[in-house]
Amino acid sequence: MADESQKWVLMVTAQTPTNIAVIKYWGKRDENLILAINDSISVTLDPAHLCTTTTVAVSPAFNQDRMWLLGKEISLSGGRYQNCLREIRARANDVEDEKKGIKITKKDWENLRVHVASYNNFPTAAGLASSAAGFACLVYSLAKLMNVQEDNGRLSAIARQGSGSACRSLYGGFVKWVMGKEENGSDSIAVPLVDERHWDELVIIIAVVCSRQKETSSTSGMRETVETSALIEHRAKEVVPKRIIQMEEAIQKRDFATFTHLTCADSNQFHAVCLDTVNFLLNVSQILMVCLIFRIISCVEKWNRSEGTPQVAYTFDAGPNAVLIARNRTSTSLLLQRLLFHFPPNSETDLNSYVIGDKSLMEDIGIQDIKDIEALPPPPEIKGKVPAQKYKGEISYFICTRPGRGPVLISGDSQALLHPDSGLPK
Ligand SMILES: Nc1ncnc2c1ncn2[C@@H]1O[C@H](COP(=O)(O)OP(=O)(O)OP(=O)(O)O)[C@@H](O)[C@H]1O
Ligand SMILES: C[C@@](O)(CCOP(=O)(O)OP(=O)(O)O)CC(=O)O
Repeated sequence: MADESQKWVLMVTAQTPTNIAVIKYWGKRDENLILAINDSISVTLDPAHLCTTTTVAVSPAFNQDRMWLLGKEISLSGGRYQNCLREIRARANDVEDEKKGIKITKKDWENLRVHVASYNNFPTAAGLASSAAGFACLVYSLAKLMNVQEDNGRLSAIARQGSGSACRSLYGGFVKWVMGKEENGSDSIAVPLVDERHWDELVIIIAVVCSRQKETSSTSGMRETVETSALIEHRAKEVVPKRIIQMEEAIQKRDFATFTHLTCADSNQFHAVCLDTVNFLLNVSQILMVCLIFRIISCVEKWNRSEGTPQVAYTFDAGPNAVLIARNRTSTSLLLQRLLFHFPPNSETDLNSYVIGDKSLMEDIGIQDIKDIEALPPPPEIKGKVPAQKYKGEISYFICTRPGRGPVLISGDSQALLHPDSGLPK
């Protein structure tokens, strides 16, 4: 290793997307290794709109592993962080940076400590899979820093030990998490199905209902489901295996009707097993959220039915945020008009922050200010049954996005979150 008195800092920055499951993971067969009771399939979201950026640094000057999340120091002592750090360190290799005169041998890594800084460009712990992008980015960036020579599939098995859904964020496009059979989890990995260019007509709109932190974590929610629900076994053993085969075929063939049917059915069944969970008590604010979920579902289902062929699929995770996947740009325009008609912003809301992400969709429908939203006609499928009341201000904002690519390295130090001289947050 280079002379410790030099106090050099070596850094890597990476960006990793989040993902949303269309066939859900819900339930573990091993809590520590994070092994699922069924396979799952997700779509990776465009990191331009939802991603984690993580910088990892190593220096002989660091005396402990430290991490800052969104600028605030957090503890790395939790089992999930420790498992990821241990597994990556065990695979570290020699690293040489000739320009900086740094040479780290495989053995040195045992004694070197790391600093980690991470930032999510979307709300954390609010049901938008921050743990997925976060742990995938942690593992990916550490693997690059430590010159780990394993492919993303092997890295996914490490990210999985941080958060199950994180393993699917190691690839772009549509991704399957194979639950695996081995007790040590070695075959429980993510497998890319198709990349993000395969079905590039799809457009995704996320209705963010509440960006506050959730009340029940997915981790404890699914534990209670496995312990108390009689339905979950039927779902994992009978329903999901068939759906996985059908979903893979629908994705390969870009068969939107089958894709929609499976995605909506699986989201609904996920809600059904939650309702079948003892202790799944709803407080008043959660009941209001459930009502909102049903309003969104009803708006989508009425439209799909009136068109004869599905135009949009819906899916929800462990919170009220709706993820709506539209078949193409034309149906996205029609969807956005419907969403804005039913869920207009409060009059004081700035339209620029009400629809974020790919704003060109707003240009497509000619909406420039709130008056244009107020002037939207009722969608034809509700003619004669126009609701007396619109749900003004019930959605915080919409994110317009699309299927996206997997993790990437960011070159240069300008986007790094740690200072190149001190290795402390910028
Ligand atoms: N950028 C990040 N780097 C490392 N860990 C992160 C990062 N962002 C979030 N996490 C971890 O994930 C936890 C949040 O996970 P949680 O499952 O509660 O929420 P979520 O992933 O946003 O929602 P859901 O899983 O329901 O979609 C945080 O408390 C933190 O431990
Ligand atoms: C509903 C889900 O989003 C559940 C995600 O659960 P997590 O991956 O957050 O849970 P842990 O493995 O305990 O960290 C469905 C899914 O993403 O497949």
